[in-house]
Amino acid sequence: MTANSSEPPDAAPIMILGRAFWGARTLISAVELGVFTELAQGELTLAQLRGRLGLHERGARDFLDALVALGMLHRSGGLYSNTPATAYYLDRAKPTYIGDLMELADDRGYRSWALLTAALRTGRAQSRETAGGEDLFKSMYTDEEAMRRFLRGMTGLTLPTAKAIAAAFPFEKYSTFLDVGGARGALAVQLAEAHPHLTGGVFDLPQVRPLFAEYVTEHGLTHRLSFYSGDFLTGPLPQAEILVMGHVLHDWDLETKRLLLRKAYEALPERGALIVYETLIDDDRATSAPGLLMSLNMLVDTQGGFDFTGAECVEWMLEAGFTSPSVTQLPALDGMVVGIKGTR
Ligand SMILES: C[S@@+](CC[C@H](N)C(=O)[O-])C[C@H]1O[C@@H](n2cnc3c(N)ncnc32)[C@H](O)[C@@H]1O
Repeated sequence: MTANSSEPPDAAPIMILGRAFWGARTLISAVELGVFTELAQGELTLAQLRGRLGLHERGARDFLDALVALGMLHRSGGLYSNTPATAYYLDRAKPTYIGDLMELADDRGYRSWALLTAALRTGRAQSRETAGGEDLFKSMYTDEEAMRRFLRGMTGLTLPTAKAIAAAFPFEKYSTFLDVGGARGALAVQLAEAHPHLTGGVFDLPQVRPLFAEYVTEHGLTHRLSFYSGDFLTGPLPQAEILVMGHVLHDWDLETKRLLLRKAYEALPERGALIVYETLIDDDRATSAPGLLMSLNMLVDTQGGFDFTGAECVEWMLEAGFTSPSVTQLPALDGMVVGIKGTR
């Protein structure tokens, strides 16, 4: 065919996206098998890696070279090694490990997303915990192992953002914070480590307390971080100069989002700050695939949850009484919206 207007459009983007789960599954298997953790000890040949990971000869070379082509490994002179990012985030031995997020995608995501079409037709959640109309968290937390896997995954989801928030917000102006729906304490630990003058903690459902205690003890921060149990749907929020809500508002319908923002406003002292962080959708709703797909994830997983733009969050915060909320895109996938009570 000649190069003119009758030339068919490129099919490659469609063909690649339509089977993008191949790449996702390759990465998840690499995490599961410990590829990156093995390579954190040093570069290895194909035969050495095969031996250490217990891989059959047939798929091993394609698997490892696919990881090279996908940008997850380097190969030079027949030796495989981690990239700087996989060495930092996917070595299980490092405190910066986020592989639990990939394992959560495997455990819960694949199954629920297989039912996306049904969710789109019915508007109803499809995950095993929520398909009958249950609250995701209360339903999932009846199974201790499922709860652990989920909360470990949340640490993976939040760690890069937590480091970015610790650097981006003027914490020196405040002395106390509380992470509402703060799970095991991934953000709380990062804030406490980066800002030794801060004390704070996590407010979450009572079932989360032992996992928070384990995580905070591992980081040697029990003297500065506390756990407050409660249900933010039914009770007030504890007080602190800074309240944080990360990946919390997106779990709920608009009415509950507004309720949580009002509760945050009520709990803050004058000049207190609310930090909301989420995988924000761009205001034009046209370019932020991670934010829009996160919103579809809320469709398949929760009863009324959806993600939103920075401008929408600003509008809801203004309604709740906050002063001139501001939106900041952070280096990882999330953005943060900060509102102040009164003027500062
Ligand atoms: C999607 S996770 C986000 C966790 C964490 N903020 C992060 O960004 O990784 C939502 C959190 O809200 C908590 N949560 C859900 N329902 C709650 C409720 N009714 N009261 C208090 N916390 C709740 C969950 O236990 C979970 O830790």
